[in-house]
Amino acid sequence: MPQQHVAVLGTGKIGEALLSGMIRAGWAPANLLVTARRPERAEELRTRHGVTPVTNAEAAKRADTLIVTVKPQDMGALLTELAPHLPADRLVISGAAGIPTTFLEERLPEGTPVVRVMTNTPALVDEAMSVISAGSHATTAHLAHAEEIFGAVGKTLRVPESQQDACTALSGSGPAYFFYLVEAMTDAGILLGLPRDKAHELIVQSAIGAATMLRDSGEHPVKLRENVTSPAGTTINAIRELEIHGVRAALIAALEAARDRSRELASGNS
Ligand SMILES: NC(=O)C1=CN([C@@H]2O[C@H](COP(=O)(O)OP(=O)(O)OC[C@H]3O[C@@H](n4cnc5c(N)ncnc54)[C@H](OP(=O)(O)O)[C@@H]3O)[C@@H](O)[C@H]2O)C=CC1
Ligand SMILES: O=C(O)[C@@H]1CCC=N1
Repeated sequence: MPQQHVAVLGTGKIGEALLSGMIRAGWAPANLLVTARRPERAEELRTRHGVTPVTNAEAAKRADTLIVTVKPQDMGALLTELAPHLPADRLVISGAAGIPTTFLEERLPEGTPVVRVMTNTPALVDEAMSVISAGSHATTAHLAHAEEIFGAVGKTLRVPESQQDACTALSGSGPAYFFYLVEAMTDAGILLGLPRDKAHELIVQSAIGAATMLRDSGEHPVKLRENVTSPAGTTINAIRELEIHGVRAALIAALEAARDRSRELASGNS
């Protein structure tokens, strides 16, 4: 296991999910630095994970790799704070939605290698989907290092940076759509007279079963759905309602809106 110093800057939900996954995967907490805006948050991270809280400037000086997980709107201010302290050979990985690698490259020392990653919250259970793109000074070795880090919390995929906003809409935000669906289907269970806890259990196990089949069966989703849909049966009645209510079109429009918002974040719109 590499024993380089890695710093997570702006350790909130995603930063902590990544940090905890790296520790589960064998990274020594002694080699992990974190930064937080609030001192009580920094102490919480030290107590919970045994990592070392430092200032952003210290992280820039001490870490070989810096992973920046602040909100897109906080990125500019953080980079301004980092830049005077950062040696140009340090790898900077951005986990922020919408922010292009050029945004970081323009604000960091000339030649700084930057990698952009869009992960998702299933990092908490080592089932993340992280998509990875190189900035103009990042080499394949830098990409491989980012894959090693994010591989600790799930699957990784290299994509051209031009696809990052679309990936953010699909997998970055993706878990939220499934949670929303489960919430709505549980409400349907209530309408049909089931207790909430039973409805929840039925839907969650069905989701796990369906997700496992999608991943492991090698079958196309259409075939899997057809196998559930008996002639003159129950499922086709539900599918007809989904089509009447435009659920497919709603999903396409929803993901397009998420992609557009990711693009807007690049221009600093709050
Ligand atoms: N949540 C998600 O599902 C996903 C989020 N992302 C991306 O990850 C990033 C973080 O999101 P998320 O974890 O949800 O957000 P959080 O708000 O939970 O985490 C961001 C953290 O950064 C801290 N922070 C802000 N500015 C500074 C600074 N200058 N120095 C040190 N710490 C700072 C914030 O402090 P404070 O607590 O004081 O505000 C906060 O704790 C975003 O860019 C988002 O686009 C990517 C994929 C999925
Ligand atoms: O909603 C957001 O902006 C972040 C990025 C992807 C998931 N959550």
